[in-house]
Amino acid sequence: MEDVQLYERIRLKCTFQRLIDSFIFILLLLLLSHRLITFSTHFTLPCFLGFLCESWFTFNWFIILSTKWARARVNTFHHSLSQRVPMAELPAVDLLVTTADPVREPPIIAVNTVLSLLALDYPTHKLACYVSDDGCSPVTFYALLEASRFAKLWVPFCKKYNVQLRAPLRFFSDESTGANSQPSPEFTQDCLRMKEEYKKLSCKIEEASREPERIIKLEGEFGAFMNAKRRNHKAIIKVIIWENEAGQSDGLPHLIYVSREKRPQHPHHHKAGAMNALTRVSGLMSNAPYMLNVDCDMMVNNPKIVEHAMCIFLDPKGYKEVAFVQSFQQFHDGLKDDPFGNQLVAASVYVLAGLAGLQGPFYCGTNCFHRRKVIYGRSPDAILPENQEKLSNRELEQRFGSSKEFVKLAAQAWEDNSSDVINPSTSLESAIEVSSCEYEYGTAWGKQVGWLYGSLAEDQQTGLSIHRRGWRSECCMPEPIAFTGCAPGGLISTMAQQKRWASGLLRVLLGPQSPYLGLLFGKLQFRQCLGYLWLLHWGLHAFPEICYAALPAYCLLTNSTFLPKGRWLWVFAIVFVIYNIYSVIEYLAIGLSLRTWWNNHRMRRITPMNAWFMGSLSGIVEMLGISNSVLDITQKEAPSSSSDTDAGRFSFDESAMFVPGTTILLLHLSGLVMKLVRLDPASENGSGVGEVLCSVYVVVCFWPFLKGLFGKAQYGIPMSTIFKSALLAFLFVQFSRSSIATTN
Ligand SMILES: O=c1ccn([C@@H]2O[C@H](COP(=O)(O)OP(=O)(O)O[C@H]3O[C@H](CO)[C@@H](O)[C@H](O)[C@H]3O)[C@@H](O)[C@H]2O)c(=O)[nH]1
Ligand SMILES: [Mn+2]
Repeated sequence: MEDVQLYERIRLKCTFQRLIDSFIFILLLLLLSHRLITFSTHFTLPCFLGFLCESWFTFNWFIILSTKWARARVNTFHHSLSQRVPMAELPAVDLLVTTADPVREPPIIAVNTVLSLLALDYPTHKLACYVSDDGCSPVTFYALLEASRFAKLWVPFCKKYNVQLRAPLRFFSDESTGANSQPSPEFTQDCLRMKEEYKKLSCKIEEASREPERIIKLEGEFGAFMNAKRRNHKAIIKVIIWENEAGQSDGLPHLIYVSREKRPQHPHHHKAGAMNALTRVSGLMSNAPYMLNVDCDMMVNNPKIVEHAMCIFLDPKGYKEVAFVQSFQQFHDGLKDDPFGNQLVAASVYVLAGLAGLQGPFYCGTNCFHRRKVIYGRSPDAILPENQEKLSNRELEQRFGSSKEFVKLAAQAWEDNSSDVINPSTSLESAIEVSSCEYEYGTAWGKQVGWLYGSLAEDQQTGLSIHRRGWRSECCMPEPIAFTGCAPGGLISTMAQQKRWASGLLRVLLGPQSPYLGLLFGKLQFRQCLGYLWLLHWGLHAFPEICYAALPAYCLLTNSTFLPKGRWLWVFAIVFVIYNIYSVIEYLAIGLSLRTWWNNHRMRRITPMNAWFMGSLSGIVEMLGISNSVLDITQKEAPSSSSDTDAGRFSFDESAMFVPGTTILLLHLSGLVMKLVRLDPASENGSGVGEVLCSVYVVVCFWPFLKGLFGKAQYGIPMSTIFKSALLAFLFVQFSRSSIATTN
């Protein structure tokens, strides 16, 4: 291997950003110290609460400032890859896809993801694609089987014309990005044929989804699905394509369907459990040293992505220190102007790119290439004591479980010499063994090996454990972007997703992989730890956010004040104005619209107070052992359904998640009314323009909720929610008025 540099990390110039961020930080510190000083002469409850919340926000700002401080960008030189490693010697890559529910995740979406993976530009005999189906659905298997037939036409077509979008669904919805602008008649003809074939495929899959009993007879290939219940069935593993043994490079990659065993009395650990089963099955069948992990909706957008990732892994420097290569989540069907703030574009550009300049980006659960040995728990060679490089047989078994065959292959992967491709027919039985419910008992799976258990944010937990062992990670941001997925459609699914994240993240924060522990006892770098806190604090953030939002309402109701007085009120206003102007500039600078900024900004108020708040509460309840975690899978929709004009409108349901927001809104409305009609008792230190403006600001942010109060059908907040919120608001008003009665 020649020592050719295959990627570079360039620090971005961000002097202006640093100046503004620091200026805001200094002003925040000044405000806090002013508050502290005035407490000696004038101490009130609202001011004290204001001080506590502002301290939290200042700490949070410091975290953001530190994380954004040294942003970096990674460039990969995939044209030089062959100079370091001849094409024939490129490492094998196992492609791991998870799907869990044929209704919320329509099989046609998973099929497109799989097709786009099978058509990757990489020697095909080096690729094996494993699809985990936690739904244990014959429809998913049927869809994959049909897709494998279509793939025989589709993959050669993509390669012949070098098309960029290799998921047919994406290709046919955007033909302009095909091979060239002046398509040859041959291309046009082939294209028409593909379109016809794809149409047949999607009709078949749609029909099977609609009427599974009629289309799929549970016999022959499908016999295994007989009597299989979603949560109660034996392991089903089916080799769909395995034609490419001789190492010819013109066939299709291997394709394997895996539905791990599930029994009601055994915990299945959601996606982390599925990933671990896939890791073992793929470890047995192909044991590639690298694994790509994608959710079922993340379609390949750049067919050269594996080569780009390999540039990082095979680079002389990256080879020693990079554990995983992460491409950001981006969405192909995102709504215009991101009305629900779920596309996270600005966050990736500023915060995640900031991490790129530190120990590396978070592992985001999808679009990520891993080294198998790292997933098996290895630390970087540089810090590994000599004797730990090899594990004894007993250690191996304790770690990886009782399957002799798997343990042997795991040891090879651990020692970095796992290139043998083995024949599936000999290992299908062992594959079933390693995907049984009981296989993990008494082993290190879910604790030190594989995807870690205990939180719904298994990705952060797993990523943290890797960083704390001293590994780096790297972003991979080729042009065009690597993958695109489906963004959650409406407010309800966004909120459900955010709630799940908040509770999962809180459990990571307070669990054994906490970044605080990683900093003290592991090799997590200080600023990387701060970066993790930016994310893991999401759940906790809800409490100061709600408290701070309630303060102006409380002050209007009780005619008191929580804002600093005189000149200091100006400092407060200046922080607010500069922060917002700067944040607008940040959005515009990366080509986002003003509207997107406002939508995201508004969601930064709405999401914490509703979804994150409920998420933290449920996280706390779970940690106390009162309830088990429930994972609602995010709804994935085929792009056609998002063209509807009402797509950006807020819709509500009966969920308790909308109660806090509605209550806050009602409180502010009552506060403002009270101020207007001057029902409040006069007092010297009464609320003034400051409180009124703050209150108006909250109402403006919650405007969609205000519309929801009067909206119809799904666009209206349900009566039960309004009733609960009105009751809470009433109690709050009574409490506020009684609190002044006692102080007067
Ligand atoms: O029991 C389960 C539950 C989920 N999944 C799969 O996990 C993936 C992610 O689930 P989804 O409902 O799409 O979650 P998102 O909120 O979109 O996921 C984001 O956040 C998760 C962590 O909360 C990460 O695991 C994901 O990779 C990341 O995309 C999907 O492919 C599912 O099929 C399973 O395989 N088994
Ligand atoms: Mn998803």
